[in-house]
Amino acid sequence: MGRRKAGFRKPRKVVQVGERKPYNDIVKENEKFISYYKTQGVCPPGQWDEFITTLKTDLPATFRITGSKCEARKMLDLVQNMCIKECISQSDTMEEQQQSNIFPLPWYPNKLAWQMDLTRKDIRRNEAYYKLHNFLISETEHGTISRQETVSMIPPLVLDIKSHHKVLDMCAAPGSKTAQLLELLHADDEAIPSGYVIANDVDNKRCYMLVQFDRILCDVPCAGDGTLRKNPDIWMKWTPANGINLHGIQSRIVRRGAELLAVGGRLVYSTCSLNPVENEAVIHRLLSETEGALQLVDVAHMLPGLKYSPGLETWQVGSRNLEFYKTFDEVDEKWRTTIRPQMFPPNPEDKQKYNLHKCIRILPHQQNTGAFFVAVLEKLKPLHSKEKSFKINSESTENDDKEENEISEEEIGKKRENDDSLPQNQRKRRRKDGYKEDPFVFFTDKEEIWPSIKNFYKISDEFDPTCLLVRCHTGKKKNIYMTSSAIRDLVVNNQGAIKFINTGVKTFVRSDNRNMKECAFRIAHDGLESIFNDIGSERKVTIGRDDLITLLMNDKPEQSPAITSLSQEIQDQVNNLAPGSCVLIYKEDIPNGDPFILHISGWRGTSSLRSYMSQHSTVHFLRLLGGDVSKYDINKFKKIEDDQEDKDEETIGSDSEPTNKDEL
Ligand SMILES: C[S@@+](CC[C@H](N)C(=O)[O-])C[C@H]1O[C@@H](n2cnc3c(N)ncnc32)[C@H](O)[C@@H]1O
Repeated sequence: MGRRKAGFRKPRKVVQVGERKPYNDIVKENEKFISYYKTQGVCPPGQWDEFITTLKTDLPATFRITGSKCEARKMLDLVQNMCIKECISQSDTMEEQQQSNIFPLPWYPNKLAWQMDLTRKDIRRNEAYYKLHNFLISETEHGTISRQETVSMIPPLVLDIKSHHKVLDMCAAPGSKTAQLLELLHADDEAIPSGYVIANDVDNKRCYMLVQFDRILCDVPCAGDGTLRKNPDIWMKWTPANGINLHGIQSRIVRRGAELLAVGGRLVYSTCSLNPVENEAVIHRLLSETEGALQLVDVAHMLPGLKYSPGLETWQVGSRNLEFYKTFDEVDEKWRTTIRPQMFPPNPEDKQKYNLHKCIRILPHQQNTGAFFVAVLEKLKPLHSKEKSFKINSESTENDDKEENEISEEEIGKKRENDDSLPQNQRKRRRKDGYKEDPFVFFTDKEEIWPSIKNFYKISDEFDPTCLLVRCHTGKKKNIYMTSSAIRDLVVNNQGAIKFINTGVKTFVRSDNRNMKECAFRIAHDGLESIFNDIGSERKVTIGRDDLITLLMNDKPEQSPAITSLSQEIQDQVNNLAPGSCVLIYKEDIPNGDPFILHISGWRGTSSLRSYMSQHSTVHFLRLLGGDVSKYDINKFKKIEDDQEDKDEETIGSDSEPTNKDEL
């Protein structure tokens, strides 16, 4: 529910050991990388030069239009008209014009994903594209576009999500795919879907689940050499040991996912790594250890026009010194704690059993993207006969009702110590307690502030206030969030055992305005869509295009247009409306299509009317309505020049003595 915020804290800062080189100084060479991947045959020999040349170039900019509702369709028109024009017409030379192409990705439904033949740096640093840059920034802030990388859009798409699915994102932070999963769950235009997305990450340890998920995404931690175009410093750090060190954790995460998956459910495993040890080897190990409970699925029909290579069916495992082994028996004794038997490919006679060619390998030169690996699996039967309920990261609090397959953290620790698939140095427990989160306090039937809200907004009797929550037990309630009843039950029943960080969409915000005497809460724009149908017509105002543009152009409280300056139609509706928070409804008929409808949070003052949103949202709606956004379209290059001129004038015009600072 809601936009953009997938509910994560900022990832913890990674402490860099040693100095980070400026990107321009990075030498994009690594002999081990070249030798390793030539040996693995990840790219047909005839395409090798193109593959390496592409890897050394910067990644093109891409974005996805979020959602699928009428607003997304209108955004699409805007992208087609505005971005294409800005990209192409701002380029002076024919050569630039040819370069600055922008096109929808053929395999993404409804033209909602776009790629440009411009890098982010081109857009950021080139004055010709300042409008495009402003557009991308403000629409990202509003949440109508997500600047997600092309290949990263694939895993959520091939999960084939329906609105009733219970979806688990196992390695979710920072959350770009989680946001996409949420959108796919909302794709059916239902205000509140019956399914949900749980976004888990290593920092949310202690997850104890009593549900089996219909869809699971395992976008696991990986060596990330598929992101070389975005992270060129990997050129200097890459070694074959990275993949070997990650195989164990990747296998355990996907295995856990497979256990948590309902029979008939779908799991997608993905990495941004080229290494078969992190990719096909993990899938091969999972398939062989689960003995026919899972199978790889061919999803080519879901990705029409996507160019990719089939999964590898044979590979070698390379030591950190680049000694290559075809089977574990050949492995030198000194590597046997790091190179494990499970990392090797199937025997030639077993190839057909695993169908590893159904995995998807995307190479950078195939369509000018990053490299990526995706495997789609379906669960045919329980992994073992006792499969009932599982913990995501396995910690038991109640020993008494322990299932046989539920193991305590202590046992997990022991298991890790004895897990011979793990290198010796990884066979120990990890503990991350993380942050203390505010509680999730759901309203009860007797919530004291609810009657005033219900009465002010004439909320329907059908609405269940126990789906509303605040994040404190005592003190002034500030923000009220809303969840679906399924999420409420999940949180209430598991709060002692799972560490929840965020849930729900902000729907009401305290507003101690003197005009809000009857009710101390205004509607938050974020949650408006979720509660819209339950708000009574008394607090809704239908508004035409000209009036709405006037409101959006004058959205600061001190500029709020007088009600008398608006159309008679608005005056007739607003004259009888008590001051305070309200909903503005805009409707535009579209020939041969569904009408374009906007719901906007508004405020009726004593004698004025205004829209009540962030500036980015205001600019977004102005753009959608074809209003004038020039006052927001700041040319930062021009601004720097103007600022400099102002400074120069000040210096020239100043007859004062130079300060110490000037002298310095
Ligand atoms: C490739 S990133 C995920 C990117 C994310 N899916 C997205 O699209 O924004 C891998 C994530 O795995 C997390 N991780 C590492 N070990 C984990 C574990 N044992 N369980 C869950 N998550 C883990 C890391 O914290 C990291 O956020």
